[in-house]
Amino acid sequence: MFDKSTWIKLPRNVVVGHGVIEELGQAVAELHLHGDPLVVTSPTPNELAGDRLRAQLDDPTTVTIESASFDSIERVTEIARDIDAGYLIALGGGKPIDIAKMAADEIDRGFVSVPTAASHDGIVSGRSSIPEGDSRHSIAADPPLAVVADTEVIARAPWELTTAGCADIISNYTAVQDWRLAHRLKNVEYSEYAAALSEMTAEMLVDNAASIRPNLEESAWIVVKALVSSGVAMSIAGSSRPASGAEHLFSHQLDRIAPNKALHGHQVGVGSILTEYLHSGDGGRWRAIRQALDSIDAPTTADELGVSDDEVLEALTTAHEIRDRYTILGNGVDLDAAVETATVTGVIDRE
Ligand SMILES: NC(=O)C1=CN([C@@H]2O[C@H](COP(=O)(O)OP(=O)(O)OC[C@H]3O[C@@H](n4cnc5c(N)ncnc54)[C@H](O)[C@@H]3O)[C@@H](O)[C@H]2O)C=CC1
Ligand SMILES: O=C(CO)COP(=O)(O)O
Ligand SMILES: [Zn+2]
Repeated sequence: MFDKSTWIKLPRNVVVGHGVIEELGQAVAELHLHGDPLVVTSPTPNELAGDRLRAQLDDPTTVTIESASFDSIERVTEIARDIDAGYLIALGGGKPIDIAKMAADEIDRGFVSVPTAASHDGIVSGRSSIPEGDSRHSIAADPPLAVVADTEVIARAPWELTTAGCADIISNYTAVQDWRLAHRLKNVEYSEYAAALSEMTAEMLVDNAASIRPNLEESAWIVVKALVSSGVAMSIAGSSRPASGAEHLFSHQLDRIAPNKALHGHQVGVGSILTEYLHSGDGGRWRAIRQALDSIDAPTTADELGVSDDEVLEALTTAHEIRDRYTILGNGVDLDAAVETATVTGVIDRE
């Protein structure tokens, strides 16, 4: 008997382009939501685009968060309940978007994502990453009902946020390899559609790398489109597998060992160089990944990440402990193998 079934949750309206923040009202109206919105933002995005966003709505309540934390989720949830919000609108980078995503989930409402930076694929996906103490919780929620990404606003964000978003996409190469490995070895559920979309997204970004330069609005366009595509791959898979493998475990572990030193996307990019080498050895495409990262100004070494060689080695040898997700790290990489991997790829310099 055929007994498979699947639920694919996707944003309904995705609006990307120059000045499209002015189309937010229309994008929301088409969703036929009930009740008033609560706008969740952080200080700089609020200053940059808050008034333009609010001008299209009927004087909505705004809450400004300073940090991504469970306290912020609780605060936003309480305010949303107090005003009986019909839906939430997140305006900003990854922090307000993650908080709105979690709070919306908590009160069983939808949310709309209005990213002002393209720093990682969480701006369009159904996943949140909330720091707590020296660790970080990766939590599944629903993706946004709509995404309104104004490339004029995003192009003005600090350049390193855009290069981090690019590196998060480039890391899809190794994430998919880990997923296939886990499927073959551990019978992990796998979607060829999601894997192909995720790989193609990385491929297209790398093919367009020459157009990804500071102060070019086209860069924001290319990166946002890739982040949307990566978010769709995760929605099809029903997990972050197409976009998160061993390179993400390495980054999550680095967050514990060396907190707040580098951006998520930059860490997963370096992780991808290392795990590609573990997958395929010297003949593999680790040089192509390093070259792609380098060409868009993303870090390729421990030094450029601002972490020490020892911190890289500790993260690489302990990353498998983080989460029950089978990858090329297996049940752990030996220190000698980690030193060899990080030295050959030039991530650390042991001369
Ligand atoms: N949901 C997920 O899958 C993931 C979530 N995360 C989470 O995302 C957060 C990090 O994301 P970020 O976007 O770096 O954080 P963020 O929201 O703090 O933004 C970074 C900085 O850029 C500024 N900014 C944003 N847009 C700007 C613009 N247009 N012009 C000038 N400045 C602008 C913000 O004010 C802030 O200072 C962390 O909390 C992390 O845990 C990280 C990876 C994946
Ligand atoms: O960052 C992500 C994908 O790029 C989300 O992955 P996690 O499931 O590892 O948090
Ligand atoms: Zn990521």
